[in-house]
Amino acid sequence: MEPIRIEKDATQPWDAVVIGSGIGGLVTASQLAVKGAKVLVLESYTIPGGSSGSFQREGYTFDVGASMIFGFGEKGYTNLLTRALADVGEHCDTLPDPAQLAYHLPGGLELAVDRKYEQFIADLTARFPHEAKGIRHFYDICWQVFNCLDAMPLLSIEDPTYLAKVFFKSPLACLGLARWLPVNVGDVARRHIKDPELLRFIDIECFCWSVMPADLTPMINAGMVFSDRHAGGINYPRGGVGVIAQKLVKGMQRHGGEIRYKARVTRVVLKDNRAVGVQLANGEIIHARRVISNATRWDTFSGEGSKQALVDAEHTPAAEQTWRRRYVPSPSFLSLHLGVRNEAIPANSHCHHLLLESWDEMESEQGVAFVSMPTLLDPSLAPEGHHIVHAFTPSSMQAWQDLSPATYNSKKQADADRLIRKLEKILPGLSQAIVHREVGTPRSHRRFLGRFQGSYGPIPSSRLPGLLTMPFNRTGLKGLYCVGDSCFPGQGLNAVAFSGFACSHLIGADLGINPWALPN
Ligand SMILES: NC(=O)c1ccc[n+]([C@@H]2O[C@H](COP(=O)([O-])OP(=O)(O)OC[C@H]3O[C@@H](n4cnc5c(N)ncnc54)[C@H](O)[C@@H]3O)[C@@H](O)[C@H]2O)c1
Ligand SMILES: CC(C)=CCC/C(C)=C/C=C/C(C)=C/C=C/C(C)=C/C=C/C=C(C)/C=C/C=C(C)/C=C/C=C(\C)CCC=C(C)C
Repeated sequence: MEPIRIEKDATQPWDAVVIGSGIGGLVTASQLAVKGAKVLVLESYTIPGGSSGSFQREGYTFDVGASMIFGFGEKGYTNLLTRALADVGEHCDTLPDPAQLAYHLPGGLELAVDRKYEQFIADLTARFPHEAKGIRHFYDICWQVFNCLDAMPLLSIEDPTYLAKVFFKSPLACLGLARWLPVNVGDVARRHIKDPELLRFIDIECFCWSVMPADLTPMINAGMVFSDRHAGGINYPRGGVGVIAQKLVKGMQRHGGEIRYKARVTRVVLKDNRAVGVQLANGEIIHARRVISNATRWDTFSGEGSKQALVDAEHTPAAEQTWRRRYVPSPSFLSLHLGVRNEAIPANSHCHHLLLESWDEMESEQGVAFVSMPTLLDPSLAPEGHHIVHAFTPSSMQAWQDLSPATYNSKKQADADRLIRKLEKILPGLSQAIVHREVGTPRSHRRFLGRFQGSYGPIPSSRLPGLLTMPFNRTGLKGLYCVGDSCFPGQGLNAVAFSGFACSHLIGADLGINPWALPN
């Protein structure tokens, strides 16, 4: 894409300032830079990527959070990470994961989701032969949704010009998506599947990425996840997940964009009810024509529980209170970053595992345990003879608040020990093989990621119509946009990458710098 240069106003040197360098913020910034906008990213931490960053310790490269990566395919339009990198002249070398995830579920339900769709269907059908038709119907419907998404350039559906063009280009795909927008997975699953255990399996299939059961999980997102794992597949970036953010930063800088670390924004500067810049913790004021917040909506706007929001209560749009009634923060995580001797990892292990001991514990505090061992794909992430075990389990801020330092520390170690004992079900001898151990709590996630209550992301407070009520990027304040997982379509790297494409397209339309033609 040829950059289109915009005229600069000397009093407003930046066309856009982006608060936060999560994948949502970086995709917005890099896409705007490619369009020719002068962009500045302000990141409060010392590295880019937010929950998709990586950090180094004693020869290990640990992923902060994200570990199972969608959107790295080579074909179609849903490979948004591949596309975001390519647009700024970058590429991530990726390692294909032969299975998305190995489930270890109650009642001896053991299943690894094979990269090959037909193999996955055969494996699930072998366990539930009486549901052969239902299984096929349900997952085939997910493909229909995915095929609609994959058939058209994914940009901002807030821009009527884009909607008209994309409808003209792919009318059936648009109508297909419009049909699935208000639908949740549970309704579709129950239409085709009757076996209660299989319906619980569909619940955990949703929970492992949406942290919600099927009834509360939007069908569009399920179409994306349940099909992309077989279409583009799950692919791990060589060198760690943080490489994605590092390369987006590099590509953005090559297109004239800039990033500043240790630059915490404390306030969006307003003039006549319009965002005109930001103020940093050191008091510095930076002016920009457009301000984009990659902080969560709870951290961006004032409301109950938001102590230091970027926009004060007086200027917070009423729509944000409606959003807070509809969506609540999901729990945060207790996370373990372990360096272990090789002998603890059985030969031919899968990279990602999920353990659940009782169905009743699916939504409980520290109920589901997730494990990721990226050194099985990329051994260079650990010293020779060692592996990484990155484990996490949902845990809410309430369980960690108001504790004395001593109680907090002993709870942290006791809960970590309990999680390690749970993992020994699939990794016997794990506790004896640990040589490096770091424990993160919801308080650590709040502190290092700047996320409200350390939350993984927003979840519906009640049953909502699919994605219909999820806000887009424009906010009720002129000049201020949101991007990231508290925007349509929600959590997930590929989802926040979409949010970044949409946000940069919308701002591009507002600034008049978008190319006329849709991308190929
Ligand atoms: N695939 C996986 O395994 C997995 C696991 C965990 C998280 N994730 C995904 O990662 C996604 C999060 O992406 P995101 O784009 O929403 O952002 P993010 O929360 O990852 O990053 C936001 C960034 O903004 C910075 N920030 C916040 N407030 C700031 C301020 N006031 N001033 C300066 N900087 C500030 C933070 O330091 C952080 O770097 C989630 O959707 C989640 O699903 C995926
Ligand atoms: C015109 C007319 C008529 C109409 C219109 C309509 C339309 C056009 C519409 C549109 C729509 C759209 C575009 C949409 C989009 C969507 C999307 C992109 C989506 C996406 C999604 C994604 C996702 C959800 C993802 C996710 C993921 C995740 C979250 C992951 C996670 C994971 C984890 C946590 C891991 C764990 C585990 C272990 C380790 C084991």
